[in-house]
Amino acid sequence: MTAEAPLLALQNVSKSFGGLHVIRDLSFSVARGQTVGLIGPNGAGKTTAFNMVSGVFIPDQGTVSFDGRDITNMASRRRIKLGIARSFQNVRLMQHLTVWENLLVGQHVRAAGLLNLLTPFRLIPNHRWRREVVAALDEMGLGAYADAMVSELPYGIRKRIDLVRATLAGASLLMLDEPAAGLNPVETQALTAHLEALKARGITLLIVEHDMHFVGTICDHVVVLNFGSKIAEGPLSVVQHDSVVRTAYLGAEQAA
Ligand SMILES: Nc1ncnc2c1ncn2[C@@H]1O[C@H](COP(=O)(O)OP(=O)(O)OP(=O)(O)O)[C@@H](O)[C@H]1O
Repeated sequence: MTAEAPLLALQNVSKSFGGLHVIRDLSFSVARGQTVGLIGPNGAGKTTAFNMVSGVFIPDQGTVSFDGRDITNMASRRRIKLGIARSFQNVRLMQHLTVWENLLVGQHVRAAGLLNLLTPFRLIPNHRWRREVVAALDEMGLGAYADAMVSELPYGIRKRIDLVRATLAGASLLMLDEPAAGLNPVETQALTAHLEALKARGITLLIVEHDMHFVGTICDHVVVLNFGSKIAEGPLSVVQHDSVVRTAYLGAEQAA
């Protein structure tokens, strides 16, 4: 029996900016349903690797494949349609709109047909899209916020609403850039429960994160980068005892 193909695979990927080699011959894969943390010290190349999966950057060398398909040179928009969703470090919701309006904007843009695009969404309160959006909020215990203005909500709630936005279109891979940054312990716990619910739904997660406690709680597997190269991978509980990792990263943290 052959092992199932990974959902995401980077093979021998390199990227330079000017003369600076930011990613060097990087290979790793993410199995379907797995939660993988991409970790490493500041400037290790985590965000650059992440951006080559979402399509912000194209590698100089190597391939990125998703669901068995070569996406190395594919435009970001097409990657989103294939099921690659992303949440950003700074939540990108419109402050002057309500939660459901924010989520509806995404649905609205996806809708086919000029008439749909020209229909002001505030005029369609019982539209199927609103019902879908409210159901998605309810599923994550956020239904009470549907009519609240985003600007009035605590940061932790906004962050989770952004996750609802990112997964509304049925993503199979969700990429999170420092999801725990700026959250207090209670908010981090709520975020963890939210991500566990997404995992239970079969969504694969790729997470760039500095908070090692959070990584240890949520990730099945970590890939450690240093100076653009992979220096270790495996469960955090194993990797954190690796002497190369300790020197490069965890050692630096422990020394702090
Ligand atoms: N567009 C760019 N042009 C030039 N250099 C860049 C660019 N993007 C990143 N770099 C450089 O590449 C290196 C890796 O940056 P990257 O943001 O990928 O690291 P990181 O591991 O995500 O760091 P952090 O944890 O601090 O966010 C850094 O030296 C950075 O200055």
